[in-house]
Amino acid sequence: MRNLDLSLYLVLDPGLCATLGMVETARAAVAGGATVVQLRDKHADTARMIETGRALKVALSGTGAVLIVNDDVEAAIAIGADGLHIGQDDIDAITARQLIGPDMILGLSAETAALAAAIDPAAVDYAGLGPVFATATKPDHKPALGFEGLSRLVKVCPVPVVAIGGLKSAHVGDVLAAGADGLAVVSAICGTPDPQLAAREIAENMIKART
Ligand SMILES: Cc1ncc(COP(=O)(O)OP(=O)(O)O)c(N)n1
Ligand SMILES: Cc1nc(C(=O)O)sc1CCOP(=O)(O)O
Ligand SMILES: [Mg+2]
Repeated sequence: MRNLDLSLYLVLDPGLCATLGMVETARAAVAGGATVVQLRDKHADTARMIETGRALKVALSGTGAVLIVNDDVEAAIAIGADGLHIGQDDIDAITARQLIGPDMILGLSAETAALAAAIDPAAVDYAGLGPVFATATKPDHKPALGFEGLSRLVKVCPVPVVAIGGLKSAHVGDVLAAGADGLAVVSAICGTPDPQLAAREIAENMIKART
């Protein structure tokens, strides 16, 4: 697996990206400093995921940003995406790893310390831990962890971590202080009039917080 920079992980949402569209939103966010882009469209079938994913792959080509596909293994493989993200209610991590092969990135969500500790680093490359805060973007989210809860999960998690759920630019310092490697956001970028500017503000806060 290539070096994975989880610093600023954009999760796309077709509704929140309606003005620019997912591809242009991703392009702008990467220009502003997003290091990972996840295609997440909970209502798309595999054919639509593949169509959007292929357009995203072209848009991100040469930028250094990594393309991850949420949930849909078949689409991730057909797109030739860099990786797949699954949750606890999706296909299990060992089966996912067998299907995607050794080279694709595999991310797994965990919402409790027990689930974070149980992650198998032989199959999984990074964890999405959350939600840090309640969020309207994922109405079926689990109870919010807060930064203390996030820190507890990070401590037992055997793989690099991206924190998710209700995170904004102002939270970068707290996310890093909790031990996460980066933050994943939807509405903090997709739901703004200028995704490039929104991404740049988060990326600059990340640089400041690390120095
Ligand atoms: C980076 C990241 N972390 C967590 C999730 C949530 O995955 P999951 O629990 O499978 O929920 P859905 O996103 O599929 O609704 C994620 N997508 N990305
Ligand atoms: C996709 C997703 N997964 C979550 C989890 O807790 O696993 S929270 C979430 C949505 C995050 O959206 P926003 O940045 O707009 O709050
Ligand atoms: Mg899922």
